[in-house]
Amino acid sequence: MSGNTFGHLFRVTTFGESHGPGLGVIIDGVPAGLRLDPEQIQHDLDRRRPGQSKVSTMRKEADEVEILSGVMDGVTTGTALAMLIRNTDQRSRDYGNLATCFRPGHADYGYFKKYGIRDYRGGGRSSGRETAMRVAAGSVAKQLLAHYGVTIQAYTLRLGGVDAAKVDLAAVESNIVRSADPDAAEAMIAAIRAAQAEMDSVGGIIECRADGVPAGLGEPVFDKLDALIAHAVLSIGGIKGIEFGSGFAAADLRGSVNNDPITPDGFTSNHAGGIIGGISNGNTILFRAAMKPTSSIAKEQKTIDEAGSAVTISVHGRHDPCLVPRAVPVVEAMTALVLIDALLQNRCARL
Ligand SMILES: Cc1cc2nc3c(=O)[nH]c(=O)nc-3n(C[C@H](O)[C@H](O)[C@H](O)COP(=O)(O)O)c2cc1C
Ligand SMILES: C=C(O[C@@H]1CC(C(=O)O)=C[C@@H](OP(=O)(O)O)[C@H]1O)C(=O)O
Repeated sequence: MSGNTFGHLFRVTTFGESHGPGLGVIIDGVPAGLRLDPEQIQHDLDRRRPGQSKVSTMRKEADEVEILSGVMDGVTTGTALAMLIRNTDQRSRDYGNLATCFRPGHADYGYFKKYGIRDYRGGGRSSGRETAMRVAAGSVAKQLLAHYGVTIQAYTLRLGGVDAAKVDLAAVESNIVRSADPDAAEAMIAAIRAAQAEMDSVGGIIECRADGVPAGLGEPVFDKLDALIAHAVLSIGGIKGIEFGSGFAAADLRGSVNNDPITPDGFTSNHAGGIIGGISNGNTILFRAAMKPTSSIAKEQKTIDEAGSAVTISVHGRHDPCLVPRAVPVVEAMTALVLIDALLQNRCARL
């Protein structure tokens, strides 16, 4: 299997399966001299970990991070930074009835066709658990970005058909669905409960903003900044779409409306979402990502087994009835990985 590495100068390689002994990450390219706060890494992992609320999977993992290398006396040394989390609450018996048939909507069928073998216990590497080490690496990236004045925050904009009517950044972490609008949180939770009662699941939309990003990040041809963010965010299991600034709505706007006027005091609007021509323009980078409803549902579904025979399955076990709240820190992490890589690359863009 290839594709376990992401980034160029800030290069992240992850490994590990959901029901194996643990998960790890090695980051190449962390500049020496950063005072790294391990509590910040743990805080981000806690925001993503399973079992964190009454609307998340009931699997209980502490996701305690061990930093194995790359740090001395709390400061990065410039050597490979390695981190590890051990799995403690695998329950592989949940997957006994799925060993030879494919869960609709999950990665089983594609894995089997590609490799001829698959880790049916929790989906192995296709599990959402794989995203834990992205968050650990993203947290290191965020600490570096803070050094350059860049901050990133994601939040739930829509869940189960319920919209956040406002964006209150300070309130996001105070409600369990990470709604940008705390007043909409109860209706979102009710939408999750209603789907669960019917052995079903719901999806939603995550919005992410990066503030303080200097103008000039991103390469103008294949490595456009928006293309790299799209790559990063679409690589998160369950994310199905992404749009920047006015996004798909731009298709119905006139140029005179969609263009962001430039004045001596800066841009007067942000339809571009902070990126034009693949290069950041100094405006807030703003994008939205669509998350599908969780594929693992107890409702009966039609599928086939490895021999090709028709089977009806019901997926039991401990699943998130909605992936959105726990994916919020993952979206932040993937955005941080792209921005720090672009920022480091930009330091050699001209004399
Ligand atoms: C944080 C997180 C948790 C997830 N938890 C589950 C889960 O409990 N059950 C499930 O079926 N999929 C879960 N997923 C989604 C699967 O990883 C994803 O559906 C699978 O890879 C196939 O979807 P894809 O085609 O979008 O990659 C989770 C994803 C994330 C990011
Ligand atoms: C464990 C995590 O999420 C898991 C993602 C997942 C899936 O099918 O993607 C299935 C469930 O795990 P399992 O059934 O293997 O116990 C989730 O709990 C995690 O995010 O840390």
